[in-house]
Amino acid sequence: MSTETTETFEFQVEARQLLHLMIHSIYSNKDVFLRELISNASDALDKIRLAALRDSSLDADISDLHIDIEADKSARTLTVRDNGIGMSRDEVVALIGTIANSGTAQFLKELKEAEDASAAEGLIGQFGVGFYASFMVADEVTLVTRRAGESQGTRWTSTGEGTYTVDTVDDAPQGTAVTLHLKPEDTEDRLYDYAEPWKIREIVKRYSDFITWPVRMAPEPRTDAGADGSGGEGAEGAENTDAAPPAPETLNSMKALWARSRDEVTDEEYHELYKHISHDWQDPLETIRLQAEGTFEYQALLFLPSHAPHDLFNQGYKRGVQLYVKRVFIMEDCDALMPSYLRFVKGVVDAQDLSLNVSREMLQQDRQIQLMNRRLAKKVLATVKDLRTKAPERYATFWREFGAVVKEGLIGDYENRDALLEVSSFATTHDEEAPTTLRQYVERMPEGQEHIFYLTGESRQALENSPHMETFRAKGIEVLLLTDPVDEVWVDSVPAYDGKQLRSVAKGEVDLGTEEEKQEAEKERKQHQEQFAGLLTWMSEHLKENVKEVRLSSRLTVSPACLVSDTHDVTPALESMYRAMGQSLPHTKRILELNPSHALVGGLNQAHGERPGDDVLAETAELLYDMALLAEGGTPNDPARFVKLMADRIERTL
Ligand SMILES: Nc1ncnc2c1ncn2[C@@H]1O[C@H](COP(=O)(O)OP(=O)(O)OP(=O)(O)O)[C@@H](O)[C@H]1O
Repeated sequence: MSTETTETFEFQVEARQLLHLMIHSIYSNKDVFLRELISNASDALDKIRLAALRDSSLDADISDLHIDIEADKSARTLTVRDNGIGMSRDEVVALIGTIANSGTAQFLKELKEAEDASAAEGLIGQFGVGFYASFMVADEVTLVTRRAGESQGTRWTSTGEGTYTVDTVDDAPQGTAVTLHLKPEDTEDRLYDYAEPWKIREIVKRYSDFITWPVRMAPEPRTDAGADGSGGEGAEGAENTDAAPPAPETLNSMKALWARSRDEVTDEEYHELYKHISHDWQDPLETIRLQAEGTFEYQALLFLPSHAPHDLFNQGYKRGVQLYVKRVFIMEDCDALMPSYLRFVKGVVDAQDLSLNVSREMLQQDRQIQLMNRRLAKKVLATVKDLRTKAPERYATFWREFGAVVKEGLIGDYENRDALLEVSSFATTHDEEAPTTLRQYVERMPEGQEHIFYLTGESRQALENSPHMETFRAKGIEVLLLTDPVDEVWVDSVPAYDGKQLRSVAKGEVDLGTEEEKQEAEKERKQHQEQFAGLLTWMSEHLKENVKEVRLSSRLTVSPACLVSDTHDVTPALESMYRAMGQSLPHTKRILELNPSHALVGGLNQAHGERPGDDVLAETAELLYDMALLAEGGTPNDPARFVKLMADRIERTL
């Protein structure tokens, strides 16, 4: 029965590309293949313990969960065996033959574009390649697995080149065994002899010491091979008698890092735990520890990654840290423990007083969990604040990678608003390169400036050239340039910082300068108002489909016209964001502002005084409106008509 069921499959395209990379090994540190296998085995053990706990009818043996490493020097094989959850035949095909991670396709594209080896290595370091890392050190890999509760097992074999075979096996033990047929040693290429016990010990100690399951090494086979190593009872260090087989050696200390005191653990150990739980191949930016004592006791070990994952803004992004209860792994991505705006934080939370049977739904309701969530969020924000003062470069990396997510917190988390504002930074007209904090902005504010000014939009360049900026530029007043989509939203929910209101330069009236200057400007405005009254009334009427008012501007120095919103109105960008999300908002009309010092506006005013009923002037009024739209990156309502009118005007200049 077993052999007829052999099937040959082709690897999915991305999987094939990734394997090709592994075989031609562009990643120089090949030792990590073992970390990946142990990491998968450890996850499989976590899963079976939990499954057995939740379902007492599951036919699974959880009495002696462990990971065994068996090296055979003469056969040049290395086997990593676990007695965990295992995989069904379908799971083997789905999980091992394809790559589910959506970031991987993107990664492969970038990798192709990366010319030199160091750029490629930098990239590959950002992506976990998991099980496939085995092909860096093996020319053939065989995986035998049986899912707990099922009777038949599955064997998967491949050389990593194009295809793999799958067949059914009758006598597989519960769990998974991965056997690598090792490539010849090539130390120059950092390909070591992975059948050497000392090398295995070294790798396990370095990368997998904290794994909470015993990682054991079977004693080296004597001349009479055939030791299978699965019968041990976990009692290690027993004396050997002639009859008893030598006990396996446990290679890792199994100590939960979060339960150990800070000075007992090296940074490297923390980083390896981070890599295990995050599947990231790069070190984290920062490690955060928290021990809560008292009525609700827990320990947390959190990490800020050094780069944002590709899918951070996707709907289905899995957020949250791992939850343990008294050292027992309970769940991955426990979203109840982290606010959504800190969804990139990875780590472990180990609580003493929760039931092992807690469900996600129960956690969402639990008051203690809510308190924990708030405490963890505060701790993360305090850490970022510290980074900003003590390690500005790392803070800059953090903000570049995660700032757009953290700012989401400004929308809903009132309790942490001040802390969030303290850790945020923004692009500014003050400095092309370095972003500013609000504190620094306020410190630079000249006498007489009362507000913090900002402008939202798509890119720095578009904002810098926007007509709304003209008078601010002319007067040398600093403006924050906000280009993340979330900026459109939070600015409306944060009224002020340090007693200074946040004001969009594209909204409301602008009144800048000292008292004297303001009085002067007011005088001038009154004069202009009289001069232009007829034009403004007429244009307001003529353009009433499009704008709610036409008025004179105090923010323009160069452009003839611009569009502004009322202080509390929804901006066009926000309006289109809501539309994209399927919410219909009534269209908010804006205000057309004219620059009374511009020749075009002056000319139109004069012409209107002389020939009020002239259709050509009506067209010019429309053109002014369309130009204001174009200047802020918008599109005229009727582009063809706009071009026709423009062409007509240009023609007359020839
Ligand atoms: N020893 C194992 N026992 C049970 N399932 C396993 C085992 N090894 C791998 N798997 C399954 O195969 C999947 C793919 O493993 P692989 O190592 O390629 O990726 P991963 O661990 O999910 O992520 P990463 O690529 O970031 O390491 C795992 O998610 C798991 O479901």
